[in-house]
Amino acid sequence: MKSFEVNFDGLVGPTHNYGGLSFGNVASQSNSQQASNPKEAALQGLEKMKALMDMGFVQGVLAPQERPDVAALRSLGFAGTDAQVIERAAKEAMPLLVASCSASSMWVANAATVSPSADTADGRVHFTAANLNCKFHRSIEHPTTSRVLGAMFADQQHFAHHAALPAVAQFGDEGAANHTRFCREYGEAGVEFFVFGRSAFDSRYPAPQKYPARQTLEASQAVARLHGLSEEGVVFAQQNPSVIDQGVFHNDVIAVGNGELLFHHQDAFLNTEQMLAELHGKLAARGGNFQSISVPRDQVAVEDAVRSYLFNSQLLSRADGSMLLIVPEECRANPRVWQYLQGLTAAGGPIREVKVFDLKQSMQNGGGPACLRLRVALNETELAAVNPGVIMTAPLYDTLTRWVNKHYRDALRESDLADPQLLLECRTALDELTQILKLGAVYPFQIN
Ligand SMILES: NCCC[C@H](NC(=O)CCC(=O)O)C(=O)O
Repeated sequence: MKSFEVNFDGLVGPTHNYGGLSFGNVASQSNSQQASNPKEAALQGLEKMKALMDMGFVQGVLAPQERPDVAALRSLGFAGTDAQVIERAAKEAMPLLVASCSASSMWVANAATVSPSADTADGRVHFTAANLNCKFHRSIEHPTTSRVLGAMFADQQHFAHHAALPAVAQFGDEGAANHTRFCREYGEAGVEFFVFGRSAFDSRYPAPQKYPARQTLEASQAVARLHGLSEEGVVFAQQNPSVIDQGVFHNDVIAVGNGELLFHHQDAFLNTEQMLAELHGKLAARGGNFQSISVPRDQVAVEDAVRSYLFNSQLLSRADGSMLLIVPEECRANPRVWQYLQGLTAAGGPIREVKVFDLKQSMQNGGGPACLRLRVALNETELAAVNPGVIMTAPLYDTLTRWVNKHYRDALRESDLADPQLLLECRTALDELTQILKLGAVYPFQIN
């Protein structure tokens, strides 16, 4: 049976803004308070989706969330009508209003961890929504994420959904940004690779000193258990704490994997040799030939990787077996990174081509091509069971482009977030979107 890696990209929501909300994420911190352009952000994302579809990849779309999250503000004690809640939060606690307005659900690599059916004990595709509890503005995503994923992958014969892990730092879980999967073919059993930043219960593991490690070993282990993965099919590895302290807040800022290949920075992990040997051995037992490309620090420094998002790229398998790397424009702007990429594609290795996309609106908040997509490996039967409304087609691209142009603003500053009109605009747009994507009622304003 044929199998595919389907990329579901997060559609940028109407409140996309630069809130400076993510301590440890250099771009988010340094672009704080700049004016954003939500319309441009959404159109940049749609263009990437369309381009991948045009190249022959199966592409999906994941809906944004209702923002401002009035229910979150109510849970913090702001009362009255929706407009009063927003007005009071703006007056008394602006940082909380900003957090409740974040369009951060666009970075769907953090929406969930997904295990394909070939890896799981019950032969279903498993999803665990990420609790994202390191940051308040992201911790409020998972209830709606679960409803949206449920509406996209509704068939219980093929899809199993798990609620987010307990909402405490010890089980901090950031989803697929710290997870990748190696395999020979997408439909065959593979090796799932979980990367954590610290251990919550075992003090023998080192931890970063300056910035938070968002993913714990114990969270990764819990997800592997929930999904029914076998010991032979998983590898756990620790991220190098010193790169977290240099701004690598998720592993997908310093490494990307696909098929049998891991593309990573020399300094990405701890105990790299041992980890690569384990990946090699476990994939060999599944009939695969694990390979890795390590980018040396004397060619690309960690700082260059963080600035350019070289590793926050999409590594895609083409029909002829070669791979394509989708990188953000910032890679071309960095002479060392661009030179490295020229050498990489000329070397005759697995990565043959690099394609560049302008994703500046998202990049300025620390989200590159890889952050914007959730990978779901599916066989033909499972793909047929996905809600067809969320699979990208030329007409859907046109409809979504028109929808963005109709509903989105082209400038948003912090002061605009206090405008109760923004909430109405957002709800009107999302109500229409659930009809376009045939999701049913998934947002709090549609349910309550
Ligand atoms: N995978 C990329 C995630 C980027 C995301 N940025 C943010 O939330 C920044 C939002 C702001 O600062 O407005 C994060 O750090 O989790």
